[in-house]
Amino acid sequence: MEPLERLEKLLDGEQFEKIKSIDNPELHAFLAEWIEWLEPDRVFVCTDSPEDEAYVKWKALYYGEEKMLEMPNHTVHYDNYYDQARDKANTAILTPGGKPLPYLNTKDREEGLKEIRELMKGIMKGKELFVCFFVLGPRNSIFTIPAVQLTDSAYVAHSEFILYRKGYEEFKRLGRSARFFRFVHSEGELDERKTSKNLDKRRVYIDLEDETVYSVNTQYGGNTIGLKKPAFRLTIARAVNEGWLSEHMFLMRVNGPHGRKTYFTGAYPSMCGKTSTAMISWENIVGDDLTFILPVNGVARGANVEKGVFGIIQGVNPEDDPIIWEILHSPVEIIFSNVLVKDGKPYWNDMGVPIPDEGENHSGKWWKGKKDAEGNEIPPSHKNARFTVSLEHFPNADLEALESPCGVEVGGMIFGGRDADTWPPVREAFNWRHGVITMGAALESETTAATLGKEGVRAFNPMAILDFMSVHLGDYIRNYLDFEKRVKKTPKIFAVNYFLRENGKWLNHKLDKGVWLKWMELRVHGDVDAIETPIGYIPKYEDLARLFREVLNKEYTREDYEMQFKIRVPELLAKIDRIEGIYRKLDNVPEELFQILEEERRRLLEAREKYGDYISPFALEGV
Ligand SMILES: Nc1nc2c(ncn2[C@@H]2O[C@H](COP(=O)(O)OP(=O)(O)OP(=O)(O)O)[C@@H](O)[C@H]2O)c(=O)[nH]1
Ligand SMILES: O=C([O-])CC(=O)C(=O)O
Ligand SMILES: [Mn+2]
Repeated sequence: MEPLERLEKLLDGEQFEKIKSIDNPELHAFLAEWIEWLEPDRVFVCTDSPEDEAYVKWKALYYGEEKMLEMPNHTVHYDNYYDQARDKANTAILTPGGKPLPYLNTKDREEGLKEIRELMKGIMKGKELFVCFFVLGPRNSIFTIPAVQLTDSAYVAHSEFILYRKGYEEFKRLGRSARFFRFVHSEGELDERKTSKNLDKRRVYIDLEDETVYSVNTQYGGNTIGLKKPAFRLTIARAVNEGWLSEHMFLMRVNGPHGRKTYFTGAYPSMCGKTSTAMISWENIVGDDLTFILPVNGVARGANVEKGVFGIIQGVNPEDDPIIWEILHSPVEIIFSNVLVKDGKPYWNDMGVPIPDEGENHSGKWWKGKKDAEGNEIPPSHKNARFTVSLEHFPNADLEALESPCGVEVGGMIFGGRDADTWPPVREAFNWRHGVITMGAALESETTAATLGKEGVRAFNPMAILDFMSVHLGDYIRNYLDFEKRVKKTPKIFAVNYFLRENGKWLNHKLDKGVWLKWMELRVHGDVDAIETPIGYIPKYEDLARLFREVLNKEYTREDYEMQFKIRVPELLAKIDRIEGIYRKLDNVPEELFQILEEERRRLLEAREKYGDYISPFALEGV
């Protein structure tokens, strides 16, 4: 039987008409196959109409996956206590014969597809399946990638309506020419709290060949929201094949002197400051997690893949995050996940105001001092508790840049991570290749609660992207280096480190990043001088002192500067050894990477000869 005929049998009249209006046999075949396989009781097809979106939101409440809070348009969703972060161990890239790729979990494609199909057979019996259409990137633009999501979680579909642009009309417009992504998700059986129960059968499998991601027995957004991290694996592979960049980066506007607008992207691993940076209240946010960068007429142009924020709520407080705080306390549409709720109000860790010592949270009924099965005390909210909200509600969003079909020119690209003792707070690369290798490819960061597993362990995390990598790391880096040939002028590359510690104390305040951004903006336009060091250019004290006064109204002492910006030669050399060791073990790494690391090592050794292990920036000034 033809797919459309099969669909006519599976769907009721109104839903069938919605599908029929899209002239795409490949889509029809995919839908027929999976709806037959998943065996839902009902299927709802979402068009771009406000009624269909409202239907999904209503169903999230009706099925109990979300609960209403006191404030209008606010809801709360809980994930299972053991389903609070991305599950790296059970996420795999399907490759022919299970061909290994460095640092990635791979699995034989045939075997993986068989396993996931078995896990999903009839899994939606008694449930409603939502078929949703969205696009990655702005609609009808050079960035647009259409995607279809199948899910039995109204919470997942609801999150996607907040986070992505609607795509039903785009599917209709593109018809047979749509090169679309597919996502098949089932939360599986739920417990009485409406959280996924069969976590031992949790799987996220990525099939690059069919550009399809399967996700089962989990609800946590990072595993389930198809267009977010599942899609990211697919876009990385496309980008490397096609010669552009798909990155784990925020996109923001930094406002320079005389109304100058300069756009920056920034790649930091999960929970390492992308949202906090893009949300600096005097600058403008375009995106906080995923950016596409395309060479367009010789210019690197960036666009946010999303249109909303799935942000970390822990630590959001009125002082450091005034705008997010304001938004979270206004009646715009927000899903809170895994927070503490008491009398219809949400609370979270370190929110800077007193919070109740009992209520409901990600562990169920909660009281202060409650312990989990492992004997760990349960905090009020999970460290990876999040909020989901559309960027249109942000007074500081640059909505023009967000919707620009050609994106915005990228002036600077920043890399950073949780690094207690090696990198200075900010520095600029000598050139593209120096930045790509010593800042991007050499990135290391301490692990966080954004993934299941131990926290605080220093881990190799090139371009902050390792969790999402889907191709050979060598090919990915080669594509990055080659990007230089595709543009007339490359963005400047910078590295930041917000997490320097000395004797257990942070060396910087959370808002200091606002100063580093202003300095980088000036550097993009050649407006300030800098000090040349073995590892790149660093700011001069005078410039920072002035910017600290202007931006934060703070005195910045010479002592603070010297402590923060000293060149830590032993740590830097040890890092080069580690990074070189890692890449030496891999095949297919561009030879250039080793040359660039070697040049950096040589500069550090020479500097050590002259100045010793720890070099004051003042010693290098004017040299
Ligand atoms: N010490 C310190 N902590 C910071 C700083 N900036 C951000 N943080 C903390 O880092 C954590 C996460 O930051 P986010 O900006 O939400 O992380 P993200 O990079 O957007 O992460 P994902 O959404 O997981 O990709 C929060 O707990 C912040 O409090 C900083 O400058 N200093
Ligand atoms: O994908 C998620 O779970 C949230 C996120 O941004 C990350 O972990 O990088
Ligand atoms: Mn992220």
